[in-house]
Amino acid sequence: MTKRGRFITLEGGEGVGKSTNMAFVVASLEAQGLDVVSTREPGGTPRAEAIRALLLDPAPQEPLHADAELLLMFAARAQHLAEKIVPALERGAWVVCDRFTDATFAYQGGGRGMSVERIAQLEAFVQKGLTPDLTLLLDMPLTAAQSRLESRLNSRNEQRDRFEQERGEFFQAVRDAYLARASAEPERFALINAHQPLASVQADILGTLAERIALWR
Ligand SMILES: Nc1ncnc2c1ncn2[C@@H]1O[C@H](COP(=O)(O)OP(=O)(O)O)[C@@H](O)[C@H]1O
Ligand SMILES: Cc1cn([C@H]2C[C@H](O)[C@@H](COP(=O)(O)OP(=O)(O)O)O2)c(=O)[nH]c1=O
Repeated sequence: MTKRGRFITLEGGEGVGKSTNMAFVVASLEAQGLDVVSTREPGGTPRAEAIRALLLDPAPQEPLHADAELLLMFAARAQHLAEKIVPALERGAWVVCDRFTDATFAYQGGGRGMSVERIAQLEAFVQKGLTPDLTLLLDMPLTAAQSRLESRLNSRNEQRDRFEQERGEFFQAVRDAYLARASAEPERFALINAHQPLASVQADILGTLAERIALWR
């Protein structure tokens, strides 16, 4: 592929403010006159969203095998890349994606304890070298993020999905895996302290975007 646009991902555990800040990142790039495609994983196209529904459904009558979970994440990603992300980047659009493969390393690798080598093999097979240009990792302590998540679930009267039903140790492992990836790849990741008032989080995000985009010019 000839990649002409830029690929930005947002990552972080549950309740850190990813959805809130996705909208902010998209709006700030659009305000600079850029053609922006906003999307999410798992999902982003009709077929990939159908796979998302399978992944998030708590369906207690049949557990989802960890291998099936991992393969479904990459199946959704293959579809999303082929139908949406790659065409957008080729046309010169900027793609902003709510979660991508770092989430697989964090949740399936860290949370579920699956082999990181196996995940890396699938990453190479599905992505063929395509990786984000910038990953904003929203990070905050677990207890504070959990209470944000609870207030969101209560205010919208939502049920917990299959991942949101996991225990504290799972989310601690997810957070640790994200932080380890961020320190291993500081040139791609920007670590954002999400445990601040929203205006401060967004000021940090704006500063990071300005800094990184200047390096790409
Ligand atoms: N910096 C912040 N300070 C306080 N509350 C926040 C902040 N960012 C987001 N929230 C609130 O926390 C809840 C979870 O945020 P959300 O963006 O839905 O998180 P996520 O998508 O990461 O689960 C929402 O009710 C949101 O309004
Ligand atoms: C992309 C991706 C998401 N997930 C999980 C994380 C989330 O719990 C869930 C759905 O993502 P998302 O809708 O971003 O969750 P939330 O907004 O509630 O934080 O899928 C993985 O386990 N692996 C992956 O590769």
